[in-house]
Amino acid sequence: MSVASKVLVVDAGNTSIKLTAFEGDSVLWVQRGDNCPANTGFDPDVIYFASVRSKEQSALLHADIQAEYPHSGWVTLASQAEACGVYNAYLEPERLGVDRWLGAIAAYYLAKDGVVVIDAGTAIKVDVVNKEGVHLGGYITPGLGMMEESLLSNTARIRYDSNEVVGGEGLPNSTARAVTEGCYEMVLGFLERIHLQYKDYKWVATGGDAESLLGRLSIPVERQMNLVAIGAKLVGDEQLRGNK
Ligand SMILES: Nc1ncnc2c1ncn2[C@@H]1O[C@H](COP(=O)(O)OP(=O)(O)O)[C@@H](O)[C@H]1O
Ligand SMILES: CC(C)(COP(=O)(O)O)[C@@H](O)C(=O)NCCC(=O)O
Ligand SMILES: [K+]
Repeated sequence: MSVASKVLVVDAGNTSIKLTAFEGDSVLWVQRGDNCPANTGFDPDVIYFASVRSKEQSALLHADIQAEYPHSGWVTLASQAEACGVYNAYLEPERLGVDRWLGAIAAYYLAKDGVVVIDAGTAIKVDVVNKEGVHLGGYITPGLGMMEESLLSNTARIRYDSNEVVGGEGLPNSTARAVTEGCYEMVLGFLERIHLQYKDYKWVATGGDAESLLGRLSIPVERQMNLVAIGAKLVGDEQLRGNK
């Protein structure tokens, strides 16, 4: 049951900002961009704000958004030791990325079982929550774009045009394929190793690169592109109800 009927969730990742408008528990729309979009025509009762950016950048974003929605309440979400029946694995719970925290909470809420969460964004995160709601921990690796960028910016001869990045059969036989498919293989191998340990868990994926990754993965994974926003809604509502 929602405590506020109209909620705007702002999820600021290191690459993009996702805005998700809720009416009750239903998602009305999602907008993704690199700053706070104006004139959405939505007048939220409250804004739930989750940012993994620096304190300074988050404060600037907070000011921009509050100026856009001057009459809306505000709740800044942060990782905690426990929320919505999920228990944080970190000894310093506030150091777990809030996107990871909210994704884990939403995944457990949806799965009602042990669940592995893949979030493929600027970085790729994998988090595991057991069927009792205990967050067991997880991994962080560079995202696909970051891997490719690190090769381009740290070598003299890894250079190719985007039109050279084409699908192909067999082992890569061009620089473009060697790099792009090499980065994919690293992530896919990483995920398949985790699956060997957690094959009886449900698997869910989110993040801007999830779609392109999962097409290549032999593991059955549910896509939930609104996972972090759903987690923000659950935690924000719990905080407004005064349970936290
Ligand atoms: N419209 C888009 N804008 C930006 N990145 C996008 C978009 N669609 C897909 N992507 C991919 O998603 C990645 C960013 O995913 P996202 O989950 O938004 O990252 P973060 O949460 O770290 O900001 C980018 O590296 C890019 O490859
Ligand atoms: C790993 C992250 C940078 C991922 O952020 P994103 O890819 O969404 O931009 C973020 O979860 C973060 O800042 N984590 C803090 C360190 C940790 O989770 O241990
Ligand atoms: K993110």
